[in-house]
Amino acid sequence: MSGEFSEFTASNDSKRTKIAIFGVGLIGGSLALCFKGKPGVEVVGHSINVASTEKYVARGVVDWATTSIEEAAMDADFLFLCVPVGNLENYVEELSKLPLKPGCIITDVGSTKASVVKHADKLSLQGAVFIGGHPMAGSERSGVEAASLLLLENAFYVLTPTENTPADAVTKLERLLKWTRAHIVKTDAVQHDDIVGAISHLPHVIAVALVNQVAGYNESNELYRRLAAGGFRDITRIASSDPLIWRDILVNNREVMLKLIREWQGEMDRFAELLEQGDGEGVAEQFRRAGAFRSQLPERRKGMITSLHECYVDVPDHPGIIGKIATELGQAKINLSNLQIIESREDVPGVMRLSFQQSEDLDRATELLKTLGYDVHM
Ligand SMILES: NC(=O)C1=CN([C@@H]2O[C@H](COP(=O)(O)OP(=O)(O)OC[C@H]3O[C@@H](n4cnc5c(N)ncnc54)[C@H](O)[C@@H]3O)[C@@H](O)[C@H]2O)C=CC1
Ligand SMILES: O=C(O)C(=O)Cc1ccc(O)cc1
Repeated sequence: MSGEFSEFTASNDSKRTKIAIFGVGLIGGSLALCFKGKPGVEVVGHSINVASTEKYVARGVVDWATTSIEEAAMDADFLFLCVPVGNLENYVEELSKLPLKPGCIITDVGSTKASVVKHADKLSLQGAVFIGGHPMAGSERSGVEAASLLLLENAFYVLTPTENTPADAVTKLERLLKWTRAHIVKTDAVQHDDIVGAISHLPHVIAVALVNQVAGYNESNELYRRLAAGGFRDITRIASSDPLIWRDILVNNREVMLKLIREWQGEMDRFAELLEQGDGEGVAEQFRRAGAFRSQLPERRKGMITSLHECYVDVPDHPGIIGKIATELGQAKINLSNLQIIESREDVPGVMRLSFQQSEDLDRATELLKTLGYDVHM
């Protein structure tokens, strides 16, 4: 990691910074990887399940792990709640009953913000400060196995402090989050849920409904599934997201979602009307409007609903590895569009980023490299 963050210490009175991660899955594990091994930092994982705590340590994602919420929380400077949205309020409540380190920061990574922020605001946190958070990057995968050091790099990371949140606590959290290399954006929790409902939650609902619609047709004709490659596969990737994570997100954001789904139905009705009237020009106009807005979107960056075809490979830090991997892919006729070593230090394995134009190439490369014994992650 470059020297720009090396001055970081969370508190002035102690060089040790304890970070507790509750729920070391895709997001919790990715955060843990960003913090682990940084100067003076100790990363502790918490799970309700002993086997999971053993797995976190065995995979090297945390320094140590425990099933005791008290042990994880004790003396922690930062407490990250990385469990499903439906469990967040319970966790804040449990923590509020513990003797936490004065001035510590409790934050979460939930995909919805209004309810947890409101709940935390009502509790007496005994000197701790709650700041809502949402790293706006992820994938359809879940579990610590899918965690990656680079998941949040260049993504937006939303924080939702309220008027009661001490400014120095926000600054402290922002400084810690620099290790993620994400871009911090601050907004109000209710506004967050409206926006993220439209740009992330609604697309997930649409993807699932579309796949289920086609799955229905496929019951009488297998050709639907066989021909559904390319675009269909790309735009419905997020339909493979974790059912329980998404149950919680959608139920939690239900009022926003109901409004958005009704408005979506209106959009569909408009299309149906145009087709009923044989109004080809009206249809073309819909595409023109959509194209004009889409062309104004910010440049493609890692983030929500990303469709970059990239994977990351842990590679031992020795010369020749780039050539070796490029040759393996070339021999298998897999078209690689870019290859980059992200981080390479003597004491950590390097991480290589491989980019592909086609998702099929990414799938084949992932399979090949795994067969060859490489640790590949997305
Ligand atoms: N999946 C994604 O792409 C993103 C998810 N989020 C949010 O991050 C949070 C975690 O999601 P992921 O990391 O994707 O899920 P995950 O399934 O990979 O990890 C969830 C973790 O919580 C633990 N957990 C599950 N149920 C629990 C319970 N009842 N009590 C205690 N621990 C429990 C699991 O063992 C696991 O360690 C969610 O609130 C989600 O909304 C935020 C950004 C992106
Ligand atoms: O996989 C994708 O493209 C996503 O959109 C992942 C995602 C899921 C949930 C979030 O709250 C944020 C990002």
